[in-house]
Amino acid sequence: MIPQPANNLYPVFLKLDHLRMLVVGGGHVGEEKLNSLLRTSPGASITLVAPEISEAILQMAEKHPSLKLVRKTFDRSDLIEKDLVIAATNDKTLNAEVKSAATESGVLANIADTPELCDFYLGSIVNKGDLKIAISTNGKSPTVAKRLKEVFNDSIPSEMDQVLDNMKELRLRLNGNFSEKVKQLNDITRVLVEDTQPKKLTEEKKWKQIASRLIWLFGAMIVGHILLSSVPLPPVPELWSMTKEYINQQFLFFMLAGFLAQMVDGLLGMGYGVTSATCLITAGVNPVSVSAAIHTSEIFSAGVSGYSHYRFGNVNKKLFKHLVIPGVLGAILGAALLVLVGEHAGNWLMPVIALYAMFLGFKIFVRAFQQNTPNGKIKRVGWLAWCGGFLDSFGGGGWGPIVTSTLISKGKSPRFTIGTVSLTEFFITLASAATFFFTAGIGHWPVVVGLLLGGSFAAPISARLAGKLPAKSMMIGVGVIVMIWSIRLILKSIL
Ligand SMILES: C[C@@]1(CC(=O)O)c2cc3[nH]c(cc4nc(cc5[nH]c(cc(n2)[C@H]1CCC(=O)O)[C@@](C)(CC(=O)O)[C@@H]5CCC(=O)O)C(CC(=O)O)=C4CCC(=O)O)c(CCC(=O)O)c3CC(=O)O
Ligand SMILES: NC(=O)C1=CN([C@@H]2O[C@H](COP(=O)(O)OP(=O)(O)OC[C@H]3O[C@@H](n4cnc5c(N)ncnc54)[C@H](O)[C@@H]3O)[C@@H](O)[C@H]2O)C=CC1
Repeated sequence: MIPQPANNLYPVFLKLDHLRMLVVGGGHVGEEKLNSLLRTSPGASITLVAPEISEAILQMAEKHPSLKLVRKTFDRSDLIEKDLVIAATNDKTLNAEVKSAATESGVLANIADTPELCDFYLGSIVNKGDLKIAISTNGKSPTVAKRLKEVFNDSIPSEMDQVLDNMKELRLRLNGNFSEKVKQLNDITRVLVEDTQPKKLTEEKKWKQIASRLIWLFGAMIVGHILLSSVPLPPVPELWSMTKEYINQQFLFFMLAGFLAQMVDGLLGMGYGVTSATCLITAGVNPVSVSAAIHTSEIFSAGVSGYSHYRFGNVNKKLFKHLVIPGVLGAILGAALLVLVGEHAGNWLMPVIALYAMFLGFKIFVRAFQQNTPNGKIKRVGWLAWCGGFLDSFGGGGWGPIVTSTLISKGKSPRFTIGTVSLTEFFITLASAATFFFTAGIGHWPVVVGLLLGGSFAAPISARLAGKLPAKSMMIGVGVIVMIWSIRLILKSIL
């Protein structure tokens, strides 16, 4: 014996504009069914017969020319040239007659008051762009079907439509035979079904490892550049004494700053800039070098993390386009202004930057308690990106705490927001570093090397610890420390 499933209904998706439909009964239920049909398939060709037709249905017919209303009682001839019928009258016997007439004419029937007589049920419909999900409870509780629809509507991100568009493009572009295509499509979409937390961590670990290797490589490149640019090569002992000059207490402090910043960023997903900026300013580095060094040292890690988010489909292209141009413009302007102001630096620049660091510390602190309140669209994303980019360049950090936090707190899906903001951060960092390079040169290279070295020691450690420490208490801790530290800096520089 073949075991019977609890629910043996078989769902299909009908193209109603290819079919001819009859609705018998023009009261409340007739109206509900018409509503569902026409909302989903506005062009469906439907004939309704009933002696009394409600006002709402009359209005519907004005908007939908494909809906034909006939004021009369039902008879069998109404089924001629029909494919589907819904009986929704308040007369149970008549509804049963509609069913037997339909069966004789080979027309599929839905009898609203008698589920046992139905050839098909209508379902509750979830719709996000091209995505459609139909829900049935096997007739047990249409109300639960309706509630589940609301749950799905809330939990499916609106970016899903973008994902479908991207997949359609990709599907058309893939080469190879059918099974190869299927394999590639399955690989690309694996991220949608993966139990995100644990697997993402291992992926992240892998990318952190690559990131730290690239950071080493970049450090080596800078050292190489400095060595080569002092051609003819100085003899080795001289070179050593020159290098030794830099490996002093201050250099060790730069490394410590890089180490701490990378630990914070690896564990919280933000805060590299503000942590290293606070440390470096404490060490007496001037604000221009602080921001220039932070952005130069960040290029590679930002690139790797942005690319990995892109690869895993965490990027919302539309949001990316809205963020990147204003963000880059803001970053260039912020960097240029800092260099300009820095040259004529009054003593006031330091407390201003420290005040800004305090604000960022506060943002991280608040983030620990923030509930995400989904409230739909966010306007002025461009301005947010511009301010984020500007402040990030001017103050040494803040893109993550400002842009990611704002978008997520306004109810954007965390996965797509973090992915998209990460990818944009690479372009912001690059724009900022390039502006510093062309305006202020690379006099700050010892700071860059220190940060990179310190950061590369921290990267594997923070990757191992990520997810194991309580994120909330860490955000509170980092926020409070940054705030106390900045207040100390402000007091020190004005007293
Ligand atoms: C078998 C089925 C046949 C069919 O109609 O296709 C059927 C049958 C019956 N419905 C009844 C009552 C209600 N139906 C709704 C709502 C919906 N009913 C829908 C489908 C179905 N209803 C099919 C099974 C679907 C499944 O498998 O789950 C939905 C999903 C689709 C749609 O109709 O478009 C739509 C939700 C759309 C949405 O909003 O998403 C509400 C709630 C409300 O309106 O808020 C109530 C009142 C509360 C309650 O009773 O639960 C009664 C009792 C009448 C009486 O007591 O007199 C019967 C007859 C019986 O069960 O005997
Ligand atoms: N499946 C579902 O989702 C639901 C089904 N129901 C069932 O649906 C039935 C109808 O309920 P309502 O629409 O609220 O009733 P209603 O009284 O609002 O409307 C009845 C309609 O049937 C028409 N009618 C009566 N005799 C007719 C005939 N011989 N030929 C053509 N049309 C005729 C009337 O003119 C009227 O337009 C109820 O019996 C109820 O049990 C109720 C709620 C939900």
